[in-house]
Order: sequence, then C-alpha cells, then structure tokens
Amino acid sequence: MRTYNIHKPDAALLDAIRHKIDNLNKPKGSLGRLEDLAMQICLIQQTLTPKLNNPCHLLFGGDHGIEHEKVSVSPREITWQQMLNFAKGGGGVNMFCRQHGFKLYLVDVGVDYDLSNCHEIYNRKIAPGTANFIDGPAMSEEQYRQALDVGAEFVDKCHADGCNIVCVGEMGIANTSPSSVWMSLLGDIPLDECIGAGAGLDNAGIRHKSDVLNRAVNRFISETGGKADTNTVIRYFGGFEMVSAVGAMLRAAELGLIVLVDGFIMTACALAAVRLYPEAKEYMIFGHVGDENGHRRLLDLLGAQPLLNLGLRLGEGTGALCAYPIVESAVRMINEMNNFDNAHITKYF
Ligand SMILES: Cc1cc2ncn([C@H]3O[C@H](COP(=O)(O)O)[C@@H](O)[C@H]3O)c2cc1C
Ligand SMILES: O=C(O)c1cccnc1
Repeated sequence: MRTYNIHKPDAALLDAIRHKIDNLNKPKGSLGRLEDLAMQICLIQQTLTPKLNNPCHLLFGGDHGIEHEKVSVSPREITWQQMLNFAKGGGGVNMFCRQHGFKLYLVDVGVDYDLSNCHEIYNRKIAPGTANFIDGPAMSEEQYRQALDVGAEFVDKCHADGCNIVCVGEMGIANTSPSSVWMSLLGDIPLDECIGAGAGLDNAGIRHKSDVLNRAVNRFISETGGKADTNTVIRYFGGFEMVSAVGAMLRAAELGLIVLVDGFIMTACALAAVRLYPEAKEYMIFGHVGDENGHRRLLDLLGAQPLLNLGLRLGEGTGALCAYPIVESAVRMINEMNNFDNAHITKYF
C-alpha cells in the first residue's frame, strides 16, 4: 500500500501572518474565525497572500452490502439514480457547484448498476457494491488499496487543473452505517451514540439499524480480539466511496491542497484519514455541523470547529460547498483589506 508524505505546514511564517492580520484596519481579533481561517490557509500555502484557484469537487459513488439489512429508509437503487441525476446537473451538489464555480468530478467506485454509458461519470468501479459486513469484511485488501488509489488519482487530476482547494462528497445509500461504526471504533465512542436517522429513519428504524450494527461490531470484536488496527477497521466496514474519499483527503494533504470537509459521512472519512496520518488535519477546513446524530461529537473528537450550522443532513458535499464563501471571505480579508499604515488610521494598540 502506498504511503503518503504528509507534513504539518512549516510554522516559520506564523509571526509574519499574525502581524499582517493584526495590522489590518480593525480592532485586533475583530474578524474572529475569519482570522483563524486566513492563518490556516496562509500556513498551508506558505504565503502572506493566499489564493483560491480552480476549486474542484470530487463526488464518489458506491453501494453497500449492509444495505441488504434495511439499515436505510431508502433502497440502493437511489444511489445509481442519483448518480445519473448528478450527471444531468439536477442534484443538490450540482447547484452549489454552479453557484461557487466548482468543477465537479463524478466517480463511480462501486455503484451496483452499470453507469459506463454515462460519459459524465468516470468509471472506476471496483465491484458492484461492497460485501455485507454483517458476515465478514466489506472489501478485500486489494480492493481497499484500489479505492484509496482512485481517491488519490482524482486529486491528481484536480491538481493538474491548477486547483488548490478540494471538496469531497459521496453518494451511497446506507453509508451512514459504516460511518457510525468507524466513528465508534476509531473514536472509542459507544456505538449507539454514533448512530442516527441517516436519510430519514424513524425511531423504530433507528433501533433496527442499531441492532444490526451492534451485531456486526460485536462479531468483529470477537473475531479480532479487539486488536484490529486502523486500516483493518476502515477496510472491514468501509464503503468504496468512503475509502476513496480518505485516499483523496490524504493525497490532497500530501500536495498541500486545502480540503473542505462536508457532513457526517465525510467527517467520518476525515477521522479515518487523521487516524492514519494525524498531520492531514492541518489541511482540513470543516464546513458545517449537520443534524445527523453524532456529527457534533465526531467534530469535537477531531477538535474541529465547523463554519456553519444550517441543519443540513444531505451529504454529497453540500455542506462543504455552502461554506466556501466564508473561506473566500477569509482570503479576501488578508489580501484586500487596508492596514493601519496605508489607510492612514491611527494605530491605538
Ligand atoms: C434521494 C436521496 C439523495 C441523497 N443524497 C445524499 N444522500 C445521503 O443519504 C445516504 C446516507 O443515508 P443512509 O445511510 O440513511 O442511507 C447517502 O447516499 C448520502 O449521500 C441521499 C439520500 C437520498 C434518499
Ligand atoms: O451529514 C451527512 O453527511 C449525512 C447525513 C444524513 C444522510 N446523509 C448524509
């Protein structure tokens, strides 16, 4: 399996960035979180004049064996139907990509339907859905490697487009289930605190989802003696689209791109990426906290402060895309605002 060469950005510029921000014509600290964002972006880009170039959105699609256990309110057909809908420009993700000028890459890594005639969708299908993790691992080691590599491949495409900020999103009916299991096992949090309604289960549905996931996790723990490493947990429960998202986040961090993180599912992928390479977190901006049970706790676990709180629970990358204008504002602040000297304002502190 490839390794990723991910470093914490060099902190040598920290004082110069702080000085520039504090010298802008405003009371010290008065642009709040925008100042922290600008700081993070300057460090990632190693400059006092950061830029956001050619933003790209990567959307990976895949189906899940665990869907057969009725852990989602929706059937798996929705995955391919939505992928085709995205290809026609009709999804939530499409309108926000259009709004903010993101180039959208749609990638089939494991949808249980032949999408190869659709030229707007890249065909990187590893298998038509993962295996059901109630019985054994969702994917083989080889499939795990492949899924990570697809993620990296598409970040390389974005990079070749001149992009320096990527959003990552997903489409995969039932994928809140593996996300909850990752959160529980990688975050050491009781499983039921990680489980929510997903795309709209009622209380009885959530109880059933919890029964299924508890059975699968208990079986896994007795099989592995509770000693499984991070890669094994990710591979055993993950979806192809989720593992590709992990690979994309890691490659983006390796290349020094900003990663804009979406909702519950993508935050679970961020956790997986950070468990593998802790420095990857320095490159991540967390777009929002959504309404899926567990999302807030997952963000807290990562020490992440989400930018928005809009009650979203769609996925696809929509929450990350909605946060993009805030990121733009932070970059404008540090590039365009006058400082006390050139605005001829008396510096009083
Ligand atoms: C029409 C529709 C569009 C979606 N777009 C994203 N999701 C979201 O819901 C799914 C996860 O929820 P669960 O684990 O409960 O299935 C994922 O596909 C996620 O992207 C959708 C779900 C539906 C039904
Ligand atoms: O926050 C998310 O990513 C999410 C929540 C519920 C359903 N689909 C996605």
